[in-house]
Amino acid sequence: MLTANEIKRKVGEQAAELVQPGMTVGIGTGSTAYWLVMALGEKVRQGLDIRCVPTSRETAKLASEQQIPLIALNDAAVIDITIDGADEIDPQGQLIKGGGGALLQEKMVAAASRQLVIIADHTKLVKQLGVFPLPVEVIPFGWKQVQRHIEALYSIKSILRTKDDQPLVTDHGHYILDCHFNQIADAPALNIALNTIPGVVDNGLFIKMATCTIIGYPDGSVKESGVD
Ligand SMILES: O=C[C@H](O)[C@H](O)[C@H](O)COP(=O)(O)O
Repeated sequence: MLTANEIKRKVGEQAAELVQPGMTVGIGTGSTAYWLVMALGEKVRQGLDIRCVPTSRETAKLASEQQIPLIALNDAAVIDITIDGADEIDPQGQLIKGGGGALLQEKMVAAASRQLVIIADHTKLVKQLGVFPLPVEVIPFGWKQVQRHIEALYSIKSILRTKDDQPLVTDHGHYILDCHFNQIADAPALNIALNTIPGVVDNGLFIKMATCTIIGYPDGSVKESGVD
């Protein structure tokens, strides 16, 4: 039986095989995407000609250490493929992302990509989204007002994400409210509704964005599926 980390490594390495010479590649954030970056680094050092758009400062640092050429999203006319992890994946390929706080940049990079390949271990598969607290990125000004608004609208609790007893500040200077929906019946509607609340920058729902999932299992098997 493979450990969780071995499964992540396996799917990361399998996804790296999708990357062809000349491609512009969006590279995800998190413990699964870590293995993708390591595998791409190995290929680059062996001569693979690609350029990558990182989805966070953390990934930019890791990729630079691996000598992977990076470009800014502004300088990428089109991104051929983005490969990223997820916190929850439902049967329609809808996602919750942002457990690592990178949702905004990840969503922007994904939106600019021809394909979004999601790599994950089987524990991320769910029947319905919502047990994983949905990250909602908000501007720091008046964040408590936004929190009250969301909590009243949906009768839920949310928690300001912290680090070292201080509000966690994202790469783009925002805060994150982790919203405990438990069950999200209509993810597309919630995605739109949350983003219309003044002060909300974006949320971790990725709707109709994933084009393929690569899921690893403890027995070493990997299932690659297209998303309709
Ligand atoms: O903000 C972080 C990202 O959305 C990650 O891709 C997500 O949290 C999954 O991370 P991991 O592969 O570490 O479970």
